[in-house]
Amino acid sequence: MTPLPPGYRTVAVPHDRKREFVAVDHLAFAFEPDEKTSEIVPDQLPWDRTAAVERPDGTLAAVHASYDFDLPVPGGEVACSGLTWVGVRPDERRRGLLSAMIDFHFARSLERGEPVSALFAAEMAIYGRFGYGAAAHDVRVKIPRGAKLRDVPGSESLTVRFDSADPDKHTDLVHAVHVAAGAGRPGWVTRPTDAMRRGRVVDPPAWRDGGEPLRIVTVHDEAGDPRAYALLRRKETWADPGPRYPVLIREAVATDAAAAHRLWSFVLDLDLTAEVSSGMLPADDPLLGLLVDPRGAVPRIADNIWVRLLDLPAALTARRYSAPVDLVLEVTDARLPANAGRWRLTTGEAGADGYPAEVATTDDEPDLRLDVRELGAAYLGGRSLAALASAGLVTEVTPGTLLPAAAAFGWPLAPVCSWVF
Ligand SMILES: CC(=O)SCCNC(=O)CCNC(=O)[C@H](O)C(C)(C)COP(=O)(O)OP(=O)(O)OC[C@H]1O[C@@H](n2cnc3c(N)ncnc32)[C@H](O)[C@@H]1OP(=O)(O)O
Repeated sequence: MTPLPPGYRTVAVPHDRKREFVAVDHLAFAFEPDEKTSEIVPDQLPWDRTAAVERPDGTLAAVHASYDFDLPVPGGEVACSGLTWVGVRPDERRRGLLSAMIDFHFARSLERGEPVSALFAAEMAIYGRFGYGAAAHDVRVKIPRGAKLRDVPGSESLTVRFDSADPDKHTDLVHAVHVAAGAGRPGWVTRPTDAMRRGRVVDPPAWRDGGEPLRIVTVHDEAGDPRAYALLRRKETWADPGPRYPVLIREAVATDAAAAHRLWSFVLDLDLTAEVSSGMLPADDPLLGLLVDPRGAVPRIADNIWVRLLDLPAALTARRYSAPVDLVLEVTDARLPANAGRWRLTTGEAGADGYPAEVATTDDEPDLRLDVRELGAAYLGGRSLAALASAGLVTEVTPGTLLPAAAAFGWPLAPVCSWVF
């Protein structure tokens, strides 16, 4: 456990200390929402899961919170503590406050029966040391207006509506399509509370950055049911050759190929625009398969959700595997020693959702040696153990065991979380 400076202590933060709590994050993240923004954006913090480090004088030096998520994993889901709002006052940095909060967060998550924690990292260098592994990538593409798409049968019969985004009207639609579109995709955390669902659709003027108010494109089938949406804004931009508006997408999802085709055909052909920025997409998003000229789309690939296994056997048995495997993993875990040691992972008979596994401690010789951070990276099936081994991050002790292990841990759908929490 990381000791706090003398006189400092970790405390739970109830709702009536909200002002103090958010003030620390305003100092840490260098922002201050105006009154109107605070009115419009719902309070999404889970006040039974907020905590802080208090100074001897009772003021707060550092804060964090966690969401209660069901994290989709290959073939199932697992209870997950979604770490968020981590902030340390600039004048309290590098004194071990985050390290102490992480110990507290791990202990509380384990007490609540959450075998896994996940987060989005503000900076790449922060969380690896605590055993989090970057478990997914997202792709953001910039696509020129008018980019052609391959045909998809049924797309033509779908209808498109274009409206100003209205939280009262669109929150439920967005949530329903989001849930349906991500079914079966590891990492696809859906927004568990009304406040979080509404928070995805709200549009305080301060967020517009010179663009229009948030709009929503929805795609409907013949019965009128929604099958896709894009939350987006255009930004009025005139140049010598004429209008060059960018289209900036907050989130675009579709439940099926025809709906994806209809959605993107519409978004890629808006008048006055020159380029569409896609927002975060999974690496295997249908858009990337639909583009006739993917070379014309400029991609940016970045780390997406990070995963930390807190209770190794519970986490590894919560997911399914793509192939049968019988494997001894030798795991190091400096922060949670209960995870360290040798674990035999043995798959059973395959079901429709993949191979289930049993995990037990063993004294047998290891096949693979790795840190819990790499196990977190491979956990959602999107980062190959073989690729991690090629970078020297996983060691194959028993020759011939790496590729079967990598095949078993891999998953056909690329993991991603479509929003930052
Ligand atoms: C899930 C989320 O909420 S992500 C948001 C994280 N928050 C932010 O980025 C806001 C701005 N930054 C901060 O509030 C703080 O600087 C934090 C939270 C990043 C770090 O808090 P600190 O209390 O300074 O961390 P702490 O002192 O425990 O540092 C532990 C180790 O991590 C290292 N470290 C901490 N932050 C960083 C960083 N941003 N980059 C590189 N190394 C870092 C420290 O140097 C230290 O290393 P050492 O053990 O080798 O000495």
